[in-house]
Amino acid sequence: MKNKTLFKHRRPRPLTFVVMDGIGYRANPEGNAVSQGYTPHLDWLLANCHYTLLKAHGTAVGLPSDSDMGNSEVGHNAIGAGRFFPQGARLVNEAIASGSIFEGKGWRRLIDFCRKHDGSMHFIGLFSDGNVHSHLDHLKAMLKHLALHDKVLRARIHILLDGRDVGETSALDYVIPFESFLKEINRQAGVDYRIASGGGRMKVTMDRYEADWNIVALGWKTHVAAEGRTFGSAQEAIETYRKEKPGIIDQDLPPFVVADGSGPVGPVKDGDSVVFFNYRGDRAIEISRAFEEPDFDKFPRIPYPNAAYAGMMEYDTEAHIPKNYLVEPPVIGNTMGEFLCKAGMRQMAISETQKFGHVTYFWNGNRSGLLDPNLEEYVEVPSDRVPFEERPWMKAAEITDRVVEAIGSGKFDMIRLNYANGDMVGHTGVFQAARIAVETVDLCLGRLMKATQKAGGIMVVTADHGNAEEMYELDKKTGKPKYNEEGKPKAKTAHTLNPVWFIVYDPSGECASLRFNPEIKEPKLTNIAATCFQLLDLEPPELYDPPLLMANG
Ligand SMILES: O=C(O)[C@@H](CO)OP(=O)(O)O
Ligand SMILES: [Mn+2]
Ligand SMILES: [Mn+2]
Repeated sequence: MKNKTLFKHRRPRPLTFVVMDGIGYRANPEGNAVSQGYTPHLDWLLANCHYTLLKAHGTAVGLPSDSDMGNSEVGHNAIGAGRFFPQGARLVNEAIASGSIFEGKGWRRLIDFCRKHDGSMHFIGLFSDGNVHSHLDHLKAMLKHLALHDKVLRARIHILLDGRDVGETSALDYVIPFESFLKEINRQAGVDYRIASGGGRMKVTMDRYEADWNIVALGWKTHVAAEGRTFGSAQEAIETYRKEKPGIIDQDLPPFVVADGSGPVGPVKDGDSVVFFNYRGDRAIEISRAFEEPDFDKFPRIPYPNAAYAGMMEYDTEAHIPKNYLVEPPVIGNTMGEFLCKAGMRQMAISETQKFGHVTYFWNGNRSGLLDPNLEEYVEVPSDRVPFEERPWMKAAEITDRVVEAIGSGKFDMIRLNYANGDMVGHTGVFQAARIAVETVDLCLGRLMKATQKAGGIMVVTADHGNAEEMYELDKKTGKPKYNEEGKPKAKTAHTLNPVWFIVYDPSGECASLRFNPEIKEPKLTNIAATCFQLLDLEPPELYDPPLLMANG
């Protein structure tokens, strides 16, 4: 495993690997919280170190097309596994196109169960075409099949409003056409399919990494018990909430229950079947556990109907969550973590709750838990439970405290960390807060640089995808911001298509004799893993995409 080409002698450790989540590169300063931030450390790194730009979206990371923005799942999977895998979005598309999803035992079991008990079929999931966690087309394809082929008479849909991967107030752009779609299906197939409940994705059901189980408990109350504020339709709920709280964005809309003259239209009852139609796992695991675990104790499930449940995919391939699912997940093996453990490398992974699973679960190919407890330490700093625009510094300083200590301890060969700020605050759409988020990360980079210098190690600074560098919706033709009715730039809460930096900081100066391999014409996130092996003085695994660096001359 010795890499003879890069360094003349063994480098002091550690390699500190920084993911600035959601901090991409974009030249245009307009609505750019990165270029408009005061970032002396980042500026210094860019002026004095080797760096390149990496592609972090679309087909380069295994998404269906180049119009798909990057996201944390594919980003960390790609970084951690050194090559790309067709991701959930693509695998579900293919399973629907070939029809295999409807022949699989996951789907058949749900149909048989609700048919046998004369129950309804429920669909819960993120209701948009954002293609990060889910896609509306998948839901529609399943409903069509259910009505026309399986001839299940009743379906109830529980919609989690997005506004995070799509326009911040775009919910009705999806709800209104979807109601027409349902009407048409009901007419055509003589079925009774309706929207039954919903709410903003940050308020109900889609919590992750156990940051706040109350969110899932509220989802249970809303979708399963059908308890909460009732409205005649989803549209009425959305319009009412917007009127009551001007400026509210979709991801934060409160829960709602749809009711008619005889009460709520769609509680989950004994004999019903339920699909959670998100394919991405982080925000799907908790609700799956609530449906499936017999001795679940995170909140009281009242009621706990005897329902058949399936997730769109197996979300955790190690813990096997959920037990029943519709589409086989990508099998992401031979990850960097596995190889580094085999090479005896001592590793630390750290982030705050909101991104903890990104540097552990996603990094390790959607497997939770340590790979080797003798070599690894995973540290989670508990996140604040507040709207992040109110505390854009989040837990960056606390993470940095731990990493500075770890760098100086001599206990680790590689330390990987994720700063959540650029992304989590970027998603709020609040420009000023996003700028503070970026400045916070920069301040922390300065501390890591000092610690790295003292230890004689190397630091890599990169990101999984962009977000904070593009905080306004842009007109596709002119590239100028779009404006809302008040004449203010329209906030953009989603990730971006922009590239990310890959910076190598080596205070010893030895890396100055290296250069980026010019033969790699389009460097991307998947080239990172092999490059880390180079920087650790190890031979990169052959199956990985090639490393970025080479010796000069
Ligand atoms: O918050 C999330 O779930 C996604 C956006 O849908 O962001 P990220 O991929 O950065 O985790
Ligand atoms: Mn991310
Ligand atoms: Mn994000």
